[in-house]
Amino acid sequence: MIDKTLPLVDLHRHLDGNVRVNTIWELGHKHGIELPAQSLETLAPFVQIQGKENNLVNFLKKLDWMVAVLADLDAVKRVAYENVEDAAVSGLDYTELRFSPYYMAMNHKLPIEGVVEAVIDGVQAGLKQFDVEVNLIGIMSRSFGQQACQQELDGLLAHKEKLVAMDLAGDELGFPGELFTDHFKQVRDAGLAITAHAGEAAGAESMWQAIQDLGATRIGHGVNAIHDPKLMEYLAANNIGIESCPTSNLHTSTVADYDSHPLTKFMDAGVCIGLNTDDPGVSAIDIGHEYRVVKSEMGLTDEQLAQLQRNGVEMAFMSAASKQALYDKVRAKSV
Ligand SMILES: O=c1[nH]cnc2c1ncn2[C@@H]1O[C@H](CO)[C@@H](O)[C@H]1O
Ligand SMILES: [Zn+2]
Repeated sequence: MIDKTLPLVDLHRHLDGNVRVNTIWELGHKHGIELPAQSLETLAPFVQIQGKENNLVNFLKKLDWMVAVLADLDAVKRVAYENVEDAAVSGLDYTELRFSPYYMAMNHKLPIEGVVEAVIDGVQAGLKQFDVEVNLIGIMSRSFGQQACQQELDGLLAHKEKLVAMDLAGDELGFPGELFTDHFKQVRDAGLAITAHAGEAAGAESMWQAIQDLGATRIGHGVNAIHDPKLMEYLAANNIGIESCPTSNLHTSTVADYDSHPLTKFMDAGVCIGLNTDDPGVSAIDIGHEYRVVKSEMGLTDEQLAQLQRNGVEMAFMSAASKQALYDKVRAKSV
């Protein structure tokens, strides 16, 4: 199923959407935070999707308990460290972990820049223990508005040399990309790459905006491009990568079922599309699950699965030399 001679990557993975239920439980008790359940088993449904949610905003509420327990910077560091461990355990060779320091800081009024530093520290500690490569992407959480995003951006840009890109996430319908053009000008000036969540809750126009006005060279989800043939052509011609997260799309009711997911239509149109987990802790999945379901539920061939693996490397925010080194390392490990 997964070709062991090729790198396995996950480019769209929210670090703050991947806090273990057990960690929420332990941090909650340690810091005297009232949790919505009295046991680990009964806590799980509050932070993991049961079936599906009826829209993106309701899906995103599941992450709230994951950040509610971040009472101090040690907790942030622990979550970052555990994310590296989870990535390695799930067999990833390379991942881009994205995080929203404003969102992680807000419940306990932590310093935003301190959260950025704690994430960097936790990831670095994890990298000493676990065999996986990681790059970091900073998120602006659009749901908290322009001012909060500026604070968030300031905290992230203070450590821009530790980041490869910036992203825009959260409530796409309530807070359209137009509100953040000035923010992304600062991101471009800082020399960081840009990916944006678009075409998930809103339509293809949101993707055009992210590409043409914000400067995105990759798009998170992008499901709704399928309704705009000109956009599909544009994505293929300009090598705009689509970070696809099929199970997340089901869980947010962006698509009705795996069968109606447009993944193969993107591939047929020559668009560079890869497989990712989005919020593995919320969706209770790992990257292997995504490869399994696109085979069993969407009927992809092993060659198409291998293409998805290669597309992931092609889209990664890393240099051509690093990509080649990753290919070489994985191939050497596989023989
Ligand atoms: O699938 C998604 N679509 C849009 N925003 C998301 C998704 N998953 C998480 N976040 C958002 O990312 C930030 C935390 O990293 C939060 O703003 C959360 O709401
Ligand atoms: Zn996402």
